[in-house]
Amino acid sequence: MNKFTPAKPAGARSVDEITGSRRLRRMRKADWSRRLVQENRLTVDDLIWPIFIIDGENRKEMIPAMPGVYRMSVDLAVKEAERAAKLGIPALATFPNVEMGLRDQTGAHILERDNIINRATRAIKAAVPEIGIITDVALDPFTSHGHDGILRDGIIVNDETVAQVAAAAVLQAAAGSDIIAPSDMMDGRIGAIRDALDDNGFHDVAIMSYATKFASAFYGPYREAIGTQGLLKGDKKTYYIDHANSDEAVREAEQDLAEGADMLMVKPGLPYLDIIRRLKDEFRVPTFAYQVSGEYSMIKAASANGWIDGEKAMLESLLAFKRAGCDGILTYFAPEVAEMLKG
Ligand SMILES: NCC(=O)CCC(=O)O
Ligand SMILES: [Mg+2]
Repeated sequence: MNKFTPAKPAGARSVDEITGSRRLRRMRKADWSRRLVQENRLTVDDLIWPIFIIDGENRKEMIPAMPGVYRMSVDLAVKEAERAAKLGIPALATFPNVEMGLRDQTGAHILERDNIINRATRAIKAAVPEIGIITDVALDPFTSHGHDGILRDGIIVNDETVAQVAAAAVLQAAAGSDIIAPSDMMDGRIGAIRDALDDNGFHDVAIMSYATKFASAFYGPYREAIGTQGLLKGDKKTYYIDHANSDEAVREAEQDLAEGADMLMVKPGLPYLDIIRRLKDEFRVPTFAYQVSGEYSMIKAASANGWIDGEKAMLESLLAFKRAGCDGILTYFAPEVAEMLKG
């Protein structure tokens, strides 16, 4: 068979003529040159590790939808906090799986001084004072219906929820929380939390707003982790942002900053890199992404099936957040990636 020789019409330009000799591959030619021009880097300082807390002692439960992630009793969470601090992870974010008997229509248990979240904060702060603690004040782990607000006649009532969330934030600060991170998306909660913290002398407790939390299918495994998946009826579209919207996300972030948020968060993460970039460009404040449970589990599942290289996909996804403008990432991969970065 004759080899096919593509026709080169007379007068065709050479590649150097086409590119003007600007060859971008020049700096990609070797590992050393790629390292030299690398624009963004992931470090352990970028990581926030979300952990799940349960009652009891020496208890560790698998979460089937999140391979490698566990619910832990407070004593084991303290050990994990020690490990995280040794790895250099700056902060933990704690989420409770509250006993069913303690959940009710209004999520009143969030107002118990000694609920599991506050006990975990106290224990971790006592043992590992050098690690930052971020607590969520949303009601969903505490309500019998799994919604983030107080439910009356089929409506999530905004203002009553805000008052309860602000009161809970004060208890969390009193327990030692460094950053209050409300994830409920009620209107006015940032300002109400800031006022409540200041009125109680917690001027140094910061607020990381889940400013743009989208109504998303990617939270599925988390709902198994905190035990709300069987409880939740309907959806959260009356308070989370429609995932079709981007200008609305900017307005939410602007509002939360005006109310006193110190930091912004975008959630979920990877499908929302455009939002991260918009917020960073627009406001230039510390901006975080939450790489949520579904994002974690997709990488783990595809990797377990041999369809992708899990480690590489993990690192690529985390670096993508940095490129998009994030100052840090809440990720269930935190200890795994910290070990890798250290090694
Ligand atoms: N308030 C915290 C979350 O909703 C986390 C969601 C997830 O990881 O899917
Ligand atoms: Mg808002």
